[in-house]
Formats: sequence, structure tokens, C-alpha cells
Amino acid sequence: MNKLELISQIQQKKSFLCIGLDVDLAKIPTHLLSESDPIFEFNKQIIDATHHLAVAYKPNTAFYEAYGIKGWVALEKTINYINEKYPEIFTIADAKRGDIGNTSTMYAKAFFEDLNFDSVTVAPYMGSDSVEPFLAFNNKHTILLALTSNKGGLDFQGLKTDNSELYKEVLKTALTWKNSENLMFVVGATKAEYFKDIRQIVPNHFLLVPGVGAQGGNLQDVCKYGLNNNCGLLINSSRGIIYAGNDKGFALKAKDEAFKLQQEMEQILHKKSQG
Ligand SMILES: O=C(O)c1cc(=O)[nH]c(=O)n1[C@@H]1O[C@H](COP(=O)(O)O)[C@@H](O)[C@H]1O
Repeated sequence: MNKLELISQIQQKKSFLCIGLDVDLAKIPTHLLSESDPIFEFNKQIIDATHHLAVAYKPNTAFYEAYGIKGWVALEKTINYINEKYPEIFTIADAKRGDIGNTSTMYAKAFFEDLNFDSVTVAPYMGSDSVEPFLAFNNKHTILLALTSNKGGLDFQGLKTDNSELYKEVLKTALTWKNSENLMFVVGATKAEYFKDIRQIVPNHFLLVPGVGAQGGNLQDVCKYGLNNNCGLLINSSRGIIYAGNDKGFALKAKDEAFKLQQEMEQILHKKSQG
């Protein structure tokens, strides 16, 4: 999917919501556990109930890898289901990869070619030749960790270099890499006060913003400086939406939570369009 298609979906749905499919068998409704593939069944019902409110889904691969082959099969079934039934939706493999060049190429093939995700999250720590193999894929997007939502995110990302903080150097340097137009950046919703500075360095790129909901990030605070003229934000909530209910009506509860965020987003987009 290209960026224009993503922007057009945001405009049509009046939403920039990304739903995180972080499936934990200990948290899903118990009646699903007798299904042959409880993880996929859970995802399918969540997706069917929320696809009109969300523009992206983000399975975090940890929640699938933890269940071995069965988990990986459920991940494959989930991405195939989204691509076949809701091809307009932007998909994110949250895998936080990055390695020496030839290894990164294989990671990129796994997520972009074999599984056919639109994007993958990547760590910048190993530098240009660990990220450029991902950027080489046409119409695929590499979402680079810039300033993460967790408390320890500042341990290294906030370190002062000779020039500025490390996360700012990551943003500036990444812009010089080949095919940098295929980049998006992760900035945590819990770091709303940093968005003004970040938008000065990357005014046009999309930012994936996790941390709304369970981690306490605030949508309005993020949007104050995070929005750009194309919206430029994908706001993720995982637990806050998918575990809103845990009985037979869980998908409807998830829909209600997604609807609340979508309504807030619609108002924010409307206000922005009024100047
Ligand atoms: O890359 C991510 O998506 C990510 C980056 C970050 O800085 N913080 C963060 O929470 N995430 C992921 O976003 C999701 C947040 O989930 P909830 O806190 O349940 O909404 C999880 O899958 C995290 O791994």
C-alpha cells in the first residue's frame, strides 16, 4: 500500500486508529479456548467488529512467537484474512527487527514478501546498512523506533550527544538513508511533550504512536503537535481495545472502545481542517 492510499483511507473513515492485535491466551474469553485456533478466532471477531473504525492493524509478533508454530500459523491466517477481506487496511508487523545487511534482507522478505505486511517495525541501533535493506522494498514501509513509550526509552534514546539527544540524531540520520521516503517513525504517546521538536525534524513522515490506553498516553496531547497536513499519525491501542470485554460480547466491547477513539479522532480532524 502506498502513502496516498493510507491518507485516503484516513479521510474516508475519519480515523487514524491502529488496533494492536496482541493476543494473550490467558486474557481472551475462555469460550474461545475450545476453538481449533483460538488466536485466529479472537482476531477474526475483533477485525470484523472494528475494521470500519480503524485504518491499521498491528499484531506484535511476540504474542504469536510465544506459542511456537501454532502462533506463527495464527499470525499468517490473520494477515491473510485482513489482506483478503479488508485490503484497504494498512498492516504493521511489530517485530522490531534489524541486523547485518544480508540478515535484514531476510527479515524484510519474511514480513514483506512471505507474509505480505505493508510495514514492519525496525530498531535503528545497528545503523544504515541494517535498515536500508528494508527500505529497498517498493510500497512497503519501515517504521523506525525513534522515541519509545516505555520508561526506559530515555535510558539511551534521551542521551545527549555532541549535537542533540540520540533520538533526534536517529531521526536526522535516517532521513539521509537511501529510500528514506519509505520511513515512518515510532514515537510513544507517553512522550507528548517531545512531539513539537520531533515534527521540526520530520514534518512530513507518518508517526506510529503506541501508548494510548493501557500505558496512559493522551490522544489530544499527541495531536497538538503531532498532526500534519496529511494527518501523519497512526495512534495504536492494543489492550485498551481488544480486552475491553472478556465474555461472548468481547468483540462488541472492543468495537465500543474503538468507536470512542474514532469519534475523538473525527473531531480532531474536523478541527484541523477548519484551520
Ligand atoms: O513499536 C511499537 O509498536 C511499540 C513501541 C513503543 O514505544 N511502545 C509500545 O508499546 N509499542 C508496542 O505497542 C503496543 C502497545 O500496547 P498497549 O499498551 O496494550 O496499547 C505493544 O505491542 C507494544 O509492544
